Amino acid sequence: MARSAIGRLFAGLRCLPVGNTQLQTQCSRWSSERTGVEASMFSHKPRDFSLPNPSWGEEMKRLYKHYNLQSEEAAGQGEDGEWWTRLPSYNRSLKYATGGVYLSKMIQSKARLFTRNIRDPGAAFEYVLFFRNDKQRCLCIFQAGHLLEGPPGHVHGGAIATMIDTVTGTHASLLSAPVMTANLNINYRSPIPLGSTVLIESTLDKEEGKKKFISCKVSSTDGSKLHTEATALFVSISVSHLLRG
Ligand SMILES: CCCCCCCCCCCCCC(=O)SCCNC(=O)CCNC(=O)[C@H](O)C(C)(C)COP(=O)(O)OP(=O)(O)OC[C@H]1O[C@@H](n2cnc3c(N)ncnc32)[C@H](O)[C@@H]1OP(=O)(O)O
Repeated sequence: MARSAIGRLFAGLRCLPVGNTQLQTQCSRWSSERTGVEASMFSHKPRDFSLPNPSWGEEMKRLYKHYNLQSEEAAGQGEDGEWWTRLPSYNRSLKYATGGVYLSKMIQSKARLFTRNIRDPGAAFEYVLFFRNDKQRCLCIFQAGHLLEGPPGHVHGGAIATMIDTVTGTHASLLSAPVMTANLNINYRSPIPLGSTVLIESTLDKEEGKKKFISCKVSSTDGSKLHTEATALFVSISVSHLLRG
C-alpha cells in the first residue's frame, strides 16, 4: 500500500515542476497568497518556513523584500520578461505534493528536513529560496544562526555544504523531481561570519539525460566577497530507487 501511495505522490511531484505554466501558476499562487501551499483536499496548511519571522536581521528582511516584490509584481504581469518566484519551504518535502500533507503522516511520520528541524527561529538555518522563471538560476538568502558554529565565530563547513546541497538540490528538483546528489565539489574561499546574511546563487550549467550539472557560489550580499564555490551533479531517480534504500 505504501508503495502505490508513494508512486502516486511522485507522479504528482513530477507534474508539479516539469510543466512550466503549471508550476508558474502554482508558484504565483504561493507567492501571492503567502500561505505556502494551495489548499489541499485535506484542507490543512503546513507551516511555510520561508516567510519572515522575528529572528530575521535587517539585511535578510531587505533582500527578502527586494526579491519578493519582483515575485508579486510578476504574478500580475503574465509570462513576459524575467522574474524571481519565492518557493515555499516545509519541514518535509513530501508536503509539496498533492495529498502530501496526508502522506507525510503515513510514511516515516517523525522524519523532518534537516535544515528545517530546529524550533527556535534564527538558531540555525534561516533561508528563503527564489527561482528565475526560466529555471536556469536559483537564489537563496541565508542567515546563519549561532548553532552553526565551526571555527570560532564562523559558520561550519558542513553547514555551508548543507545549504549548497539544499539550494542546488532544490534547483535540480524544479527541473525534474525526484533527484539525488551524485557529486558535490566545494571550494571554501573565505569564512562566513556567524549571524551574517549571505547570498547563495545556483546556475544550471547543462543537462544530459538523467544528469543535471549545477554550479553554485556563496557571496556577501553586496557581492564584494566570494565565500564559497561549488559544482554539483544530480541524477534523476525512480521511486523504486528510494524504496530500495
Ligand atoms: C518543488 C521542488 C521540491 C524540492 C524539495 C527538495 C528540498 C530539499 C533539497 C535537499 C536536497 C538534498 C539532496 C541529497 O542530499 S541526496 C542524498 C545524498 N545522495 C545520495 O545518497 C545518493 C547516493 N547515490 C545514489 O543513490 C546513486 O549513485 C545515484 C542516484 C546518484 C546514481 O544512480 P545510479 O548509479 O544508478 O545512476 P546510473 O547508473 O543510472 O547513472 C546515471 C548517470 O550518472 C552518472 N553518475 C552517477 N553517479 C555519478 C557520480 N558520483 N559522479 C559522476 N557521474 C555519476 C553515471 O555515470 C551515468 O552517466 P551516463 O553513463 O548516463 O553518462
